[in-house]
Amino acid sequence: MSGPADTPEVVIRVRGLQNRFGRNIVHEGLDLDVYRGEILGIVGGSGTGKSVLLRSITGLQRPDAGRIEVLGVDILSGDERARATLDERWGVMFQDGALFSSLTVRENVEVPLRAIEGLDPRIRSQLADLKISMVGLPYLAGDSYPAELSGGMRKRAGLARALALDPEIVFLDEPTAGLDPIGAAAFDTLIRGLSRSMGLTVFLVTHDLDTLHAICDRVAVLAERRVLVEGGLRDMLAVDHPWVHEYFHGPRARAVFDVASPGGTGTKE
Ligand SMILES: Nc1ncnc2c1ncn2[C@@H]1O[C@H](COP(=O)(O)OP(=O)(O)OP(=O)(O)O)[C@@H](O)[C@H]1O
Repeated sequence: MSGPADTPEVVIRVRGLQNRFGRNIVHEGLDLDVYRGEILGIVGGSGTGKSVLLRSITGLQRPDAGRIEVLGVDILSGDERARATLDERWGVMFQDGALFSSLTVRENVEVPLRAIEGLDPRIRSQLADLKISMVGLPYLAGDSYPAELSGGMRKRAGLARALALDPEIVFLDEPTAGLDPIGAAAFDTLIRGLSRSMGLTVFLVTHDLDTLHAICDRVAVLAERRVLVEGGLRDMLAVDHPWVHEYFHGPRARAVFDVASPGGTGTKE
């Protein structure tokens, strides 16, 4: 349920997160809110813990301390039944698609659907085909094995699998990495279209400035072991921190955000 008008619903709430590997403290006192229906871009230098944050929220990495609530479920409470209900409410797409190489694309997309008890195998297969067409793959791609697809098609197949159960939240780890600019732009358009049409919340780890500009509603910057700053792109331009300034004002950023030109808005439309 949404809160009162103008109060966006928080679907992911992270408080006081701590993650360490031996002496390497990755997160310390990290707080983050993600709102329903938004596309949130997670950025930060290499090794700042973007993937560890994604893994912590999705239960793949047990943090050392902190509290994580997803869709109202306290995922660190130890209540496995409550946590398992989330498997149908979120989908995760890893960088390389993480598809099973011995299964066809259709069979890969069917994997999460197997959790639905009593589902007729023919319906399951049709549902998988629906997701495959939803992500813009040709119908026949369902019969292909991952190795027979291009990198961009594999990513789409990974997204189809993440969307198999009509999740409320989808986690994407660098979805456009390794794609050519045209393929990356098409993937951005796909994610934005799906988010808007399905009301999907998107948690998106990226280094891609084009993606941030084209589709993200908000950005959270990881630095100094926490979310240093979060907000719209315009807010990022005003942040006085060396990494944030370099990232959002560097030559690549200027090319994307047009901040150098007098008419530049620095924000997406
Ligand atoms: N399983 C692990 N064991 C030990 N150290 C780990 C483990 N997973 C991550 N780390 C460390 O945690 C830190 C953060 O890693 P993470 O992969 O989250 O960074 P990232 O921000 O996603 O980086 P990149 O942008 O390069 O992908 C790194 O120093 C990494 O070496």
